Amino acid sequence: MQTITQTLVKETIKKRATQTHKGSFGKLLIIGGNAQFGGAVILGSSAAVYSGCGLVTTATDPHNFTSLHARLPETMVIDFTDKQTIQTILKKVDGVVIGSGLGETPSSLEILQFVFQNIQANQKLIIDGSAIDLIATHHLVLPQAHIIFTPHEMEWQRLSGIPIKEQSEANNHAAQQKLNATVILKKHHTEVYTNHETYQLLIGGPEMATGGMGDTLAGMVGAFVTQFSDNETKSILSAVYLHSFIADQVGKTQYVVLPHQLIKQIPQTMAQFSNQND
Ligand SMILES: NC(=O)C1=CN([C@@H]2O[C@H](COP(=O)(O)OP(=O)(O)OC[C@H]3O[C@@H](n4cnc5c(N)ncnc54)[C@H](O)[C@@H]3O)[C@@H](O)[C@H]2O)[C@@H](O)CC1
Ligand SMILES: Nc1ncnc2c1ncn2[C@@H]1O[C@H](COP(=O)(O)OP(=O)(O)O)[C@@H](O)[C@H]1O
Ligand SMILES: [Mg+2]
Repeated sequence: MQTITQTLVKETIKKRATQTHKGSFGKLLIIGGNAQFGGAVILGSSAAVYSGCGLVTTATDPHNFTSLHARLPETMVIDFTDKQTIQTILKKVDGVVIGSGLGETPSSLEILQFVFQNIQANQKLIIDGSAIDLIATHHLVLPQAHIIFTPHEMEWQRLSGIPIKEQSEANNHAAQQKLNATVILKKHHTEVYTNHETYQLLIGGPEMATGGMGDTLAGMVGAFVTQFSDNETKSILSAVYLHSFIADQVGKTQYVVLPHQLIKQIPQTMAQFSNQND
């Protein structure tokens, strides 16, 4: 198992070229947040915007429109049951994050299946939270796309069938191969399984054990793979590292790190890493 290092992050977060515009830094559609879990999609969308994604559209339950816009005017917002608009936006984006706070109702399932039917093979698809459970429960067939799963250990148990106690590197690797997707297995010392290699994160700690921390990571991963699209694995590993790196920094003086506090630190921490390239 390889360790995820700071060097990877420095290599990924390059100085921005001057002759660029918002279209140069990735377009992302984030789908999630039912009436109960609006916070999840607010955090994921905020994390994506603060990670530098050029254009973020959020598809969510209309209950969340006002709170989302009040906290994050930078995102565009649509009703997650509006299939026609989702289809139009799907044609324009580089990637989709689906599942954070999506819920597991028949309507949630319909949205997920609609995205599976319309996603294109060259697009990134980050599958988090409820979407992972929906796939496990309904035995959904995965579409052709660059798929990245972000399960915690319980979600991985449901998706892979491997009980938490038996989630060894060999067992996880075999399940990842079957899925033919990247798997970010979230836990203390998160592991990342790609088609070629397994990586382990050695930073991060229990100051991160609070609701919304994984929703935040999903948004960061979405922003990184669409913005730094030349090396997908490095982008994924860098987002995973940065997330816990910031938590550890903030956690030096705080007992618990709130996801929205972590998100606020993303732009300046990214600048620190990109300046180290000089
Ligand atoms: N503010 C919000 O709107 C929030 C919405 N959330 C959404 O709520 C939905 C359900 O997700 P949950 O994860 O809460 O529910 P789950 O039922 O999938 O999993 C949570 C339970 O799994 C167990 N578990 C075992 N190992 C674990 C590990 N390594 N990490 C985390 N849990 C582990 C714990 O007992 C934990 O209570 C998702 O769609 C999620 O995105 C959550 O992210 C919480 C915050
Ligand atoms: N004790 C811990 N040590 C290190 N990282 C942790 C710890 N507890 C939680 N985390 C991290 O916090 C995030 C939690 O994700 P998740 O359980 O999906 O949260 P949520 O769904 O509530 O947003 C993961 O990135 C996980 O690795
Ligand atoms: Mg989660």
